[in-house]
Amino acid sequence: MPAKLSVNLNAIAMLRNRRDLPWPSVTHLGRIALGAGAHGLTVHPRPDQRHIRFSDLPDLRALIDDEFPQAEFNIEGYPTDDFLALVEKSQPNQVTLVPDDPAQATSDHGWDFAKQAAFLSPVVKRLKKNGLRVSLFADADPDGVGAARDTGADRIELYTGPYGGFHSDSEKAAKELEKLGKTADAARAAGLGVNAGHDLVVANLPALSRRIPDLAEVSIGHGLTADALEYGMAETVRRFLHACGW
Ligand SMILES: CC(=O)[C@@H](O)[C@H](O)COP(=O)(O)O
Ligand SMILES: NCC(=O)COP(=O)(O)O
Repeated sequence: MPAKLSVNLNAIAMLRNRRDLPWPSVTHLGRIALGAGAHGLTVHPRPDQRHIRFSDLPDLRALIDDEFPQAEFNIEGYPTDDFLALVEKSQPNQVTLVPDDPAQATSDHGWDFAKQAAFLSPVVKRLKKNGLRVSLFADADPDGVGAARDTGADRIELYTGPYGGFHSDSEKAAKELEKLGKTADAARAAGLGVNAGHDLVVANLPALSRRIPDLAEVSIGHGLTADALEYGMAETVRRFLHACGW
């Protein structure tokens, strides 16, 4: 089975937050994504709420419950007490723990599992006790997988930023892909499921899926939102021209 697609709504939220207006609506764009066949929605609420606001979560929860009960809700973030309380209230299907500093512009590395296992293990236990699947953001490093498994997590999410970053250098991208593939091989052998995300786009997904055929889920925001703008621009301009009277 191909990887499930979870649409990350952070970029939509960032655009919405430029104005004190309700558009673009994070919930409605989530509805369009799920209506088009996406398997789930991802949000990454950060402590300063510069993208997703905490108040978006009940609306997204209701969207899934009322209109798309089969869809997967994935919440990503650093496990502060506030984040854990938010997650427990929102009851997503999956929580992806990410080692982000609040000042970070975007996620740019996975956990150091050997060093951070003692911190992660009780958090994973708490979330799993609440019935949530737990995934841990991971660099392309097969040596970290054993310690990731020992935390009790269900999956890792491969950080694909370096792979996506080499979009114009196919040799470097191929090397990154092999590192991701070896990490996925180690995860599979350890009994962990494998997700992937960050800077994935239409052009780099097929090779990733070929190298990791059992990839469970990809979460995609930035590149997917960029394409939505590009492929939606012409129709939108036609609508505005019509509204102008042309
Ligand atoms: C963990 C991860 O790679 C994504 O959640 C990424 O951080 C997207 O978040 P932003 O869109 O807020 O950068
Ligand atoms: N977990 C990765 C994610 O949700 C989206 O990352 P990006 O596509 O916005 O880089």
